[in-house]
Amino acid sequence: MQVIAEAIGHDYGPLPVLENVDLAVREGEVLAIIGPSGCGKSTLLSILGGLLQPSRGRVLLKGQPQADCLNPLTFVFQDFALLPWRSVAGNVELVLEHHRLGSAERRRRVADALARTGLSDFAAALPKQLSGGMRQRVGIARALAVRPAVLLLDEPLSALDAQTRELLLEDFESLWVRERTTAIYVTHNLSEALRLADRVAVFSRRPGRLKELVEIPLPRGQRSGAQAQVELAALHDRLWGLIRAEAQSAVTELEHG
Ligand SMILES: Nc1ncnc2c1ncn2[C@@H]1O[C@H](COP(=O)(O)OP(=O)(O)OP(=O)(O)O)[C@@H](O)[C@H]1O
Repeated sequence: MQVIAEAIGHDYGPLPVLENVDLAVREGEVLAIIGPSGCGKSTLLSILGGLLQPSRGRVLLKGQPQADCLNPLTFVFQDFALLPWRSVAGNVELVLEHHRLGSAERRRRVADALARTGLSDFAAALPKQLSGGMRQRVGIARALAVRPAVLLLDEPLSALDAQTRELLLEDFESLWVRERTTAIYVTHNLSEALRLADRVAVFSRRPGRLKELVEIPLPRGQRSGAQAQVELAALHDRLWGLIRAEAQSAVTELEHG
């Protein structure tokens, strides 16, 4: 399924947050959204995912989700949002409970989502028995259980320490090498974007405008060799060049209220 933003603008009361955003997320791609703090990335994600009505413009969905999809646009949040009294499997099952599924189909989906996120051995564990990284994996398993057409991720790794973040980055990478799930991935982190995305949408500071869409021409999963690293370093410099001035102005603005 394609998600197409047409001339999106948004204000929170008197505060203009997004201006004239045209963006088409292609079927099967991972699109990263980066930009300075407060430029409206999360707001845009909420609009694309249908949680928030934009002040201006519209979002079009093109194409049909696959037949087994229960929730076409599915969010993964950074704070995991797990129920502490439910097991890992119970937390994944939660999102299936209000759908009309037979119990065998429900169990099959839970088992499949746990297998896809490497959690099969932890099905009976409670969230408090898991590390932060494992908890976030449960959040991802829960999103996958509904077989979404588009995954929307808002800084999914930002609450994690550096090593856990690296492990989960590997998880995302291998998931998206195996499966062509369309995903929109908001991040502050250029390296995450360069590792995971097919394209990177760079936003200006608030009110956020789409400044540039940068293709990453290297296949995911083949970005660690020496030659790839050289290309990625050049792309990193280019992206950083695009957001540096914006980030600096945003910080100055914050410092001076
Ligand atoms: N519900 C709201 N009501 C009023 N203002 C809001 C609301 N949500 C966000 N804002 C403001 O809108 C601006 C954009 O917020 P948003 O969270 O979309 O930006 P962001 O780019 O995701 O920020 P960050 O990178 O810091 O997470 C910010 O100035 C924020 O304070």
